[in-house]
Amino acid sequence: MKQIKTSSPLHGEITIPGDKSISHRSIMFGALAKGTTSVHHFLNGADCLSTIGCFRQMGIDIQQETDGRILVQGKGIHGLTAPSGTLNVGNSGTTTRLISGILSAQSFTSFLSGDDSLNSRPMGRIIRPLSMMGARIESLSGNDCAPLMIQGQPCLHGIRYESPVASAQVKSAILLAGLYANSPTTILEPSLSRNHTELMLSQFGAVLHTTLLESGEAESTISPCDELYAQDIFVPGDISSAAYFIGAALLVPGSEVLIQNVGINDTRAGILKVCKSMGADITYMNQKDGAGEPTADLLVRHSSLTGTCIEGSIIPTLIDEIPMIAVLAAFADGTTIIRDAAELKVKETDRIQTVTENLRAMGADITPTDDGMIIHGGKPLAGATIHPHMDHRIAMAFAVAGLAAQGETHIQEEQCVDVSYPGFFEMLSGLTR
Ligand SMILES: O=C(O)C1=C[C@@H](OP(=O)(O)O)[C@@H](O)[C@H](O)C1
Ligand SMILES: C=C(OP(=O)(O)O)C(=O)O
Repeated sequence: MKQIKTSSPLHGEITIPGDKSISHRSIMFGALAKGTTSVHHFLNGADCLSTIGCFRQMGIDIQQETDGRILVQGKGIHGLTAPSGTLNVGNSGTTTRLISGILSAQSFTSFLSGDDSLNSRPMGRIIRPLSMMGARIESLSGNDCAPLMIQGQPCLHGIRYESPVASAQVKSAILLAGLYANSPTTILEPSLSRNHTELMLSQFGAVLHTTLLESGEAESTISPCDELYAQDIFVPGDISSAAYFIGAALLVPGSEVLIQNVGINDTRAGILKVCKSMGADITYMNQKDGAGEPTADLLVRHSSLTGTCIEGSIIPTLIDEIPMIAVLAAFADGTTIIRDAAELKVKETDRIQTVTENLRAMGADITPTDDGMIIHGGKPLAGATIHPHMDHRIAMAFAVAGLAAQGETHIQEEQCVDVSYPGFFEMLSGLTR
């Protein structure tokens, strides 16, 4: 159990660990490329280590250098070998869904399974489109969840798929299977989800096009591919992890924190727009454009916040930050309404429920809805015992709430932060010394 007390002002400069989504993809695409891919600022979180473990089990040599870089000895798009046992995807939805696209086209059968949370998340969303491409995937539990058995098929065919959800994991699974298809593959999503796969696969040599339609939908097409080529990948700081430090600096009076080298890709940076609309004082400095993944240093100062409305196409660009945004909303003056975010129900926990349960424990006025929540902010919050239900984002968001609440907060199962942010509590306490 982690004890959090009302905080003195936070001051200092920090560098956030590497982006989780980009780290996963650097290992996967590196494994499928010819040659040695070098990954700088890789996230050594449990989820990304699951991805490394899976590719090692399929014969890929992946080593960490003394300078922290990860070297992936890629064997080409047909170079994976049959794993000797079940692939362990741990707690990681990204690993599961993206790797399924790749495994659908291999010359071997594979089995994959994760922890209890992972094995209860919906996989029908990838099983359906991948099966349309000719893949053979079976949910061994019979309920469209993992464990999965994937019987690789030598020849997949291209499809045009209209996804009911804006999900980068669904999109990426289809695009990765599309590398191996005999004709182009197109996915249409209701609005643009994070586009790291499109940017990085293009860098590795794949031919991909994305069009934003007038309707607000996004259409991505990949051409079949013979070869990918090893790259040097510079992983920016993860904006989803930076979110907790942005939140802490905004909420604790007198704070001023500089967060260096944060990825601010438009398809991920919704939280910055929302904070601005709530009255946050955040200055962008030192903006750079690294291979399509822009970064900036963010100077964040304590601010008085007001409620806002968050809905529509911005939702996929901040989906993982909603627990932190809900905490900000509870401290803000006025009402915050979050809509169109039913995807929260199928993350590591049902985050509508876990946010509601824990904000209520602290005394906040929150009403859960079918696709979001309504928060009447501005009531003083009191420290409480927080139950993250092993969800890293809940543990971190409520650690920040504890800094701004009166009295002590106790975060149970605090080790779950290692999924995306080993060292989180040490970095947080370092800013109040
Ligand atoms: O593609 C990715 O790296 C991710 C996509 C998102 O999930 P969905 O695609 O299911 O929305 C996000 O919640 C997850 O943390 C990482
Ligand atoms: C939902 C998340 O990750 P994943 O889907 O990869 O488990 C997350 O990190 O908040």
